[in-house]
Amino acid sequence: MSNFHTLPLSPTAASASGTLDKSFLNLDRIREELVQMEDSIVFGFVFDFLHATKTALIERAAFGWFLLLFPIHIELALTLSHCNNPEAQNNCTYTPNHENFEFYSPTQSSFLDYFFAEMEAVHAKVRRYTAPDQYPFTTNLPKPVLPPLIYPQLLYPNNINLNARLKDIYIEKVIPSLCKFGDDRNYGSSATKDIDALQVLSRRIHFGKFVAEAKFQDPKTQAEYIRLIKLKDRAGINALLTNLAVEERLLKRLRLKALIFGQEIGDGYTGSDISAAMDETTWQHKKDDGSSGGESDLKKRKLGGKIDPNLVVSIYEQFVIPLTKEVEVEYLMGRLEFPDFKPSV
Ligand SMILES: C=C(O[C@@H]1C=C(C(=O)O)C=C[C@H]1O)C(=O)O
Repeated sequence: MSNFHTLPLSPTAASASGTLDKSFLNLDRIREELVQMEDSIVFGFVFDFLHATKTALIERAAFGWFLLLFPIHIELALTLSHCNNPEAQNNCTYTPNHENFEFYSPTQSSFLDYFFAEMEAVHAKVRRYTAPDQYPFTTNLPKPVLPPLIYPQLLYPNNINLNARLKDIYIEKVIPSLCKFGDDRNYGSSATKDIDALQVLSRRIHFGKFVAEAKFQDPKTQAEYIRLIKLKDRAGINALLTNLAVEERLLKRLRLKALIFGQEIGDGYTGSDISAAMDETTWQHKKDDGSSGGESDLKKRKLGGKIDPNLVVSIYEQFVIPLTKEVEVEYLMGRLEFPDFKPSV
């Protein structure tokens, strides 16, 4: 099971490691954190296709030795593999009041919601959701039993939480693109992986609040943000905060990561297999004439990749980046309700 990974925002942690200062709202610093999260997410998707059959939790635990080969933040990624059996979406776990799960209170809509409610209730008691980078999927959670940590106030007080949207997109779009229709009855395992995947994706999209505050603090653009906020011009705000160069670099990097993370590193493998088959400026497959943009059929190129890099890129392009920007826009739309707010550490 993954531990919840939060930023070193508590003063104790920060002062001990000296990591937190005003520069935390520096855009480059925040982008570094976003890159770490993309490793977790990409690696997780790849592992959806590694196992021939769904692994029970105990087998997944045995799989832990593999983590020694990867940085600790990849550990989160391993838990991202939802349906390790590509033949099994286990859709009944998302279906409200499905007959397979009559044992629990009928007030919970689906097995996944039930699992979320049970787990997030305990996490709320240990004050997980007082951290400014952690957002629950369940409402009406219990109060913490631990005394509050005094976090630095980097964001104005807000209740922006897009997890309901994220969950719907994950169920309706992401899972069908990773797993075929089917049921292998490993409901607890697949729901566990869904929850870990959704939590990492949730942290990623809600990081948009830190990005938005950092952009708002930029003296070069603050007046324009204020003008657009007063006009309630969401499209104008979205256009101003959009950085296509960053997005393009990110998507190209993701494609390369999906290529590399998905490789069978067998005997005699040479990294040059990838550069031989790929256009290194776009990481798209070379066509037979050597030009870029060939279909991403890793198997045909004998690279043995476990996932189509285009699939990973499209999940980010269609869902992760737009939801992050939506969080940024909503955060900025409420920013002038706290005109005197200044981020403090
Ligand atoms: C996160 C940022 O804001 C926007 C969203 C991005 C994303 O979700 O990856 C990347 C660039 C921007 O269009 C940023 O500027 O880094």
